Amino acid sequence: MPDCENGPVLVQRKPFVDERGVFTRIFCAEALAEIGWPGPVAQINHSRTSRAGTLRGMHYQRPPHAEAKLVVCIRGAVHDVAVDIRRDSPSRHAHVGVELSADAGTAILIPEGFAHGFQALTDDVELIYIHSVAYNQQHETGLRHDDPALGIAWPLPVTGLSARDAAHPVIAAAGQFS
Ligand SMILES: Cc1cn([C@H]2C[C@H](O)[C@@H](COP(=O)(O)OP(=O)(O)O[C@H]3O[C@H](C)C(=O)[C@H](O)[C@H]3O)O2)c(=O)[nH]c1=O
Repeated sequence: MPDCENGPVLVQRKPFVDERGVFTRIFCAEALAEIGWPGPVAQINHSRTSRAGTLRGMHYQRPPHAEAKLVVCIRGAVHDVAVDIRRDSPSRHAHVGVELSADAGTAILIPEGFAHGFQALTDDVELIYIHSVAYNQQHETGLRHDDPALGIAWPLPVTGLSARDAAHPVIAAAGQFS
């Protein structure tokens, strides 16, 4: 996966295991700055998703509240997708999809200019989101997970979706979007 200024970066946690259990670093500003983390942590969120097949996304915040986020899977497994929505990008509307799981210790750094979503591959999924910009409801928007212009192949039938996520516009109808 390319370096952060060009797109999302998969981050591998290194567990320290001993007879007591496991210690894992979740976030290191110095290490992540080397792959494009832009600055101070503005907000940390946590979501729990009960059933496999549930889909959350595709979310992003419009400028000037565009955000980078580190998405960390701490329970279960997800198919995680980031869509390039940068106006000047040669890969605009392209996406990357990766599996994140607690067992594999994987996370993904998603830079500004990308919409984010995931599908739970197991029941009882928990994610931690570390954001470079605080939530701003007026500037938060999204894309349809099933937009033909994006062509995202989700591994499971979508069995759970919020009304808000089901109501995002498709790109053809929405025209240009930031
Ligand atoms: C992020 C956030 C949300 N909210 C409120 C807004 C909604 O009423 C409720 C649930 O938010 P939302 O439906 O956006 O939650 P998800 O659909 O799980 O969105 C999350 O998963 C997708 C994949 C992401 O990429 C988002 O960054 C992340 O927020 O919490 C707040 O009050 N403060 C906050 O900081």
